[in-house]
Formats: sequence, structure tokens, C-alpha cells
Amino acid sequence: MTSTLTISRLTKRFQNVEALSQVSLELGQGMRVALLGHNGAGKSTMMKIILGLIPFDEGEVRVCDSAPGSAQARTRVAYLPENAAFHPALTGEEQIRYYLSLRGENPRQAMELLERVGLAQAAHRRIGTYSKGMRQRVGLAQTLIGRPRLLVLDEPTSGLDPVSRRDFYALLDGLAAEGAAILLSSHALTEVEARTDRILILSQGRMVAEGTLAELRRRAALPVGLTVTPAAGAVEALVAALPQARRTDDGTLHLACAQDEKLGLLAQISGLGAQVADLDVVPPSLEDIYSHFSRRDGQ
Ligand SMILES: Nc1ncnc2c1ncn2[C@@H]1O[C@H](COP(=O)(O)OP(=O)(O)OP(=O)(O)O)[C@@H](O)[C@H]1O
Repeated sequence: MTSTLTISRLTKRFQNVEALSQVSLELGQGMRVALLGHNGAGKSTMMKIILGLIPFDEGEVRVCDSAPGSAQARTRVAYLPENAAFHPALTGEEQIRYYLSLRGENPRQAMELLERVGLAQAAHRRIGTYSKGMRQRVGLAQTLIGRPRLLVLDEPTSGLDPVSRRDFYALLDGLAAEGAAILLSSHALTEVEARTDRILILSQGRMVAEGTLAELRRRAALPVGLTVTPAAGAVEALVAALPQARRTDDGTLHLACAQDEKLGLLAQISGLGAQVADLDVVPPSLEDIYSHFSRRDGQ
């Protein structure tokens, strides 16, 4: 794996606050990584350091093998702030042409970039008439200038409706498939659950968990939920057969068990045959895992 971003033992202090403490991580080409953490966990501080906007106290940071903020790193990293502001009187095309010329690139690429983010139709409209989702797309088009190897996105989908979010992640998938590494912060846990390869959880400046969702799930060892829908007239028989189950108002039975007990319990429920109309297995969600690691850290 070629490393696009390497951070080792990074520590950053603001007076008496340790905003980041001994944080390490590695991002390879095409990796989509979600950075999660409570308010004040250190996410923005980490992004600012990666972008070379603020210095750090200890550790090492390499962006495409260069120092953060160096001319070489700056040509390879793109940043999308949470609320990217554009000039409302400019059209999408004019805005992107302007950014292209600031970056020393050919302004003629503007339409191609806007096409990539699905804004070709609206390219000649003023940004003041764009929806929030469209403005985020302008932001993404701006980050694509110069084919960056690393995209740093600060809560890129906050304020977007579900369809715009899905479209936005589909765009990111395309960029990752072309080899760009993506680091995005988010508070929307359920959406990053399906759309990223690795998850990092920061809590009070420390990395409390890091891995794929499956790895974090294993490490957290949270109980698995099972929902059993009884066949008509079979509720009482099932309650008797599964005394540990909790009966709910909608007539289903809920059970929870440790991961290593799951198969045994499934076999027991299957053995109940026609008394069972349906069975759903509900693994712990990212939200459960997130609160597990944050709680363990005293949050
Ligand atoms: N310039 C600064 N001076 C002093 N303290 C700071 C400064 N910038 C950040 N901090 C502190 O560092 C810690 C980490 O802040 P940071 O903004 O990185 O958190 P965050 O995870 O991005 O939070 P949020 O989700 O609210 O954006 C907080 O305790 C914050 O108060």
C-alpha cells in the first residue's frame, strides 16, 4: 500500500489543553476514512495540521511523503470546509474558473469539473440560486482542481437531504476508485457506516478506536440483537421456549446474545419450526460501537 498520509505519535497543545495526544494513523491510496468524535475531540485540529495551517508539538506528519503545508503537499491535498462560502453573484462556472486561475490551472477545465459533480446543467446560473446540496458540489468541484491525492472534508454532508447525501458519497466513491484518499469528519454515524472503509474515533484528543467497522464491532464485543416474529397463535409457545426474550408492543420477541452464542441461539430458534414466522438478526450499529468506545473513555 502506498501511503498518502502518515501520522505518527502526533501531539498538539493549546496552552493547557492537549487537543491531540499521541495520535497515529495511515491512509493509503483510495481509502475512505471517517473521523468521528464528540465536539472538541480534536478533529478540526487534526485537519488543520494535515493542511499545514497550524504547527504541532510532537510526532511526525507526512502528506504524500512531504511536510504538511509544503508546496509539494499543498498541490496534492484539497480541503472542503463544513460551510464553504462562494460568491452568490458568480455562476458556478465563473467561480470554478476563478479557483482554477488562482491555482495556475487552465480555466477551461471548469465545465469538465462541474460535469463531474453533476452541475453542468446549472453551470451558468448564479450560485445565489443554488441549493445547499449544489453549493456542496461546487465545493467538491473546487477540491478536484489539480487531481489531489488526499481530500480532507470537514462534515461534507451536514445539512444535505438524504438523496443529496447519497449522491455526494457516490461521487466520493468514484474519486476513491481513481486512487484519491479521503478523510472526512462527520457526526452522521449511520451514513459513514456504509460509505467508508475505516473508522477512527477520537475522544479528548486520543484515538480510542481505529479499524474497519467489522474490526471495531469485534473489539467492542457488543451483544447481537435478534427479533423473532411469532406465527399466528404461537406467541405463548415461543415465550415459553425463549424465556430470555423480551415481548414488545408490536408482538415480536427481542433477544440479545454475545457474538459467540449467536449461532447456537439461531439453531434453537430454527428448531421451533413453523411457530416462527420471521427472524431478523440486528448487529450492533456504528452508533452503539461509537458510544461504547466514547463511554469507555469517560464521555
Ligand atoms: N486556537 C485554539 N486555542 C485554544 N484551544 C483550542 C484552539 N483550537 C482548538 N482548541 C481546543 O482544542 C480541542 C479540540 O478542538 P477541535 O476544534 O479540534 O475539536 P473538534 O473535534 O473539531 O470539535 P467540533 O466537532 O466541535 O468541530 C478543544 O478542547 C478546543 O477547545
